[in-house]
Amino acid sequence: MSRGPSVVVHRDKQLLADAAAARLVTAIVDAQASRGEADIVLTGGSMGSAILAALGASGARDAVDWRRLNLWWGDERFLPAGDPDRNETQAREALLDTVPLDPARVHAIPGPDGADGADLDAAAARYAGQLAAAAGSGRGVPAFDVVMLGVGPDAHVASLFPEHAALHERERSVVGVRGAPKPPPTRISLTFPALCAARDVWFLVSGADKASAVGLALSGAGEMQAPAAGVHGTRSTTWLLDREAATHVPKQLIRPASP
Ligand SMILES: O=C1O[C@H](COP(=O)(O)O)[C@@H](O)[C@H](O)[C@H]1O
Repeated sequence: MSRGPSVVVHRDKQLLADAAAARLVTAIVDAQASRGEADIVLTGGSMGSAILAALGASGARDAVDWRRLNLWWGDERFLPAGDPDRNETQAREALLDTVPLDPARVHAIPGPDGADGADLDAAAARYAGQLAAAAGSGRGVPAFDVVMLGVGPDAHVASLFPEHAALHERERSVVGVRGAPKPPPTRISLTFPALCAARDVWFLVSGADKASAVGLALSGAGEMQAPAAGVHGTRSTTWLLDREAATHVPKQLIRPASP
């Protein structure tokens, strides 16, 4: 049973990225040691690239067995492979192209140049099928070790935006998203039930422009208003923040981590 969220505050964005990268190495190594592989869900956005770049710059990257790592994405902008605005492209540039991953374990979300062409819903269903196939045993998604999530200034996570229809989805693990307020408007996202299947959920947030969203999500707002409030790990939910992003967090939740 998951406890309430914990909040860890680092001095600045770089220290947050470095500390999160260290956590990620530990999580991957522990999962690989205990069950032979690790399943990690990556986030896009500014912190998604920052943590991967920090991991790449760390000597601890050599502790990871990259060939036994399964990578998934929490959301994707519906753009063709190689587009600089795709979360996948940014992750590849930040780290993935520089480590010896097994390509069959890197599960990018399809774009309009994929097998389903411009059919957004078919592409979303295809990704749901990949997740279910990897999960086995009739489960919809694998037992993710860690889901990482950036948070937008409107408190969106993955491509789950405030008041959007996708927030009501309780059956499917993946949905097409149209009319997103942040460009591009067409996206594919994991849903609340899929994200909440993770053992550990980490929110990674830096910057003063996110402070209100973080405060809202941690102050009892509903998930329709603040989608970040709707994602919890089965074991833990951790908010990893820099000081600028933490200014509206209820004081009793804060655990400072950096001098
Ligand atoms: O568009 C997206 O935005 C969120 C937040 O990104 P940020 O740059 O404001 O940190 C991100 O988590 C999501 O994956 C991405 O598609």
